[in-house]
Amino acid sequence: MAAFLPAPLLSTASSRAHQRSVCGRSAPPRMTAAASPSSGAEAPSALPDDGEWAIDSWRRFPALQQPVYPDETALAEVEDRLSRNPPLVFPGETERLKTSLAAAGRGEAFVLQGGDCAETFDDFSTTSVEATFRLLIAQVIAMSYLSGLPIVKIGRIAGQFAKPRSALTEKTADGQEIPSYRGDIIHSSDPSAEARVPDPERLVRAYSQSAAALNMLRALAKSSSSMGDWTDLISTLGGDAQRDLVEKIEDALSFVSACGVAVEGNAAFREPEFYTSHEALLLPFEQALTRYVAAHPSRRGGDATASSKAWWNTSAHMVWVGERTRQLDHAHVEFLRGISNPIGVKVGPTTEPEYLLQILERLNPTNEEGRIMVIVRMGAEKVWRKLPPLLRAVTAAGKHVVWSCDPMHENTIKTASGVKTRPVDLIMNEMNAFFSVHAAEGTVPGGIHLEMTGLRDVTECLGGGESPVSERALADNYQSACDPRLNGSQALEVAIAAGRRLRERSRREK
Ligand SMILES: O=C[C@H](O)[C@H](O)COP(=O)(O)O
Ligand SMILES: C=C(OP(=O)(O)O)C(=O)O
Repeated sequence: MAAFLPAPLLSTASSRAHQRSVCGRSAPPRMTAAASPSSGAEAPSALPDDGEWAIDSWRRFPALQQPVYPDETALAEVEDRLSRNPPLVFPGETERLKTSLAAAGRGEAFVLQGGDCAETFDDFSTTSVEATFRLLIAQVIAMSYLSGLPIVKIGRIAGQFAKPRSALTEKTADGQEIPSYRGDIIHSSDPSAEARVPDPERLVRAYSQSAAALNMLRALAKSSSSMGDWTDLISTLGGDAQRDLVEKIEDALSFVSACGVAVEGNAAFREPEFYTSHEALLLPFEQALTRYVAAHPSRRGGDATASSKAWWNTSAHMVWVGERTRQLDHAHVEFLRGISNPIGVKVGPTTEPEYLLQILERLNPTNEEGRIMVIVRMGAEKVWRKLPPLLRAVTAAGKHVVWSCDPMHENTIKTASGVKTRPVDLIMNEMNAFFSVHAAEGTVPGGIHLEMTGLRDVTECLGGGESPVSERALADNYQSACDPRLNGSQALEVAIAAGRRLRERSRREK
């Protein structure tokens, strides 16, 4: 526990305030030792030589998609407060995730990462957390049955609050131009200029909500539901279309228990490992939650040796860098290269092989397995053409990565009436193309990444098998604060389709 206690803060709010980089303006002056925040006892001094990483070295680089706080002193005070708070997740857990991701990279496991596009303060409730957790477990059970593989469960939850946007401003219903909504950790989604002023106290609220969500997720993971509950949930979400699958899972369970194996008592079912993730977008928040600690502090009360310590971001087990902020010489890549967590890198259709190799080298110079997940989001059409050169380059360079498919972000369309939506057909097409391209190239599909909600009756994405959402029905229950999510039934359908593709793959390999 002692290893998580931070050293007394060295920073002064006023000296830090003028040095912050905002919205891609030119890089601020380098911080001085006295001005740099410290996040852990005996942490290396936060005063790097040029090119050396430190917890705050990102502040020397242009940082895109960052809010401009009207009161920088208030922000610095909040950062200091957060840097003294307990971690949200523990590095020992994060290290276990890396081991599982390494297995996914080798084809011995598969990753399901999913959850809200943007968590909000208003929609936070027992129901919302439980719905996402239960959906993920139902998907995992169907996918494990179909694929025969362990499925690594990562929620976009307990921290997915900051949103990058394409436009600086948006129009209100009455035609006023106001700053675009960038997530509840920054400001309110209310459509007024006043509501959109960034408020640093929201970082504290996001931290507290994440802690409460994690508390609930840990409790849910420990208080096992019976297998019957999970197959019931698959039936409820999947309807008639999945009846056959549910029967097969139930038959398999009866067979296993007739053989004397107690599935219910098995640790994998009793306490499923569940990990959290979000986009590491709001860098002051991510820095404040980063600690110089050992992944496995000594249980005998002594401190871990300095050599076993490293920088861990404790805001989530895994964080990713988004399509809009992954420039090699910018702040986000600089921050991420120094932390020990697994890192996701979103790659869109314009990504060139040379760039991908460069960012892999920058973020993972030792080529550690399980460290990097490349999250491909190219669109149903482009993935056929754009993914193969990336797969070939990474294979030829011998780089370890987990290839994941995000079939959501490049398949967004607007209806004639201006509603942002995503057709389930396109999502399925991109995912199927992802599996087919891997099969053709002899590479390993390692995961899928979905924006989804466990709430069954949400109407944000078009189509879906069992009870398709029509364009007209989008207005019935559209709740997302940013991008459209798959509802519970649609998300289960996509997961089952992925499970089937994995099964084909393992049959081919036998
Ligand atoms: O979730 C991802 C992005 O924040 C989102 O797609 C941005 O949407 P925009 O293009 O409407 O700004
Ligand atoms: C912003 C996101 O994605 P991307 O960076 O791929 O657009 C996201 O996943 O929330």
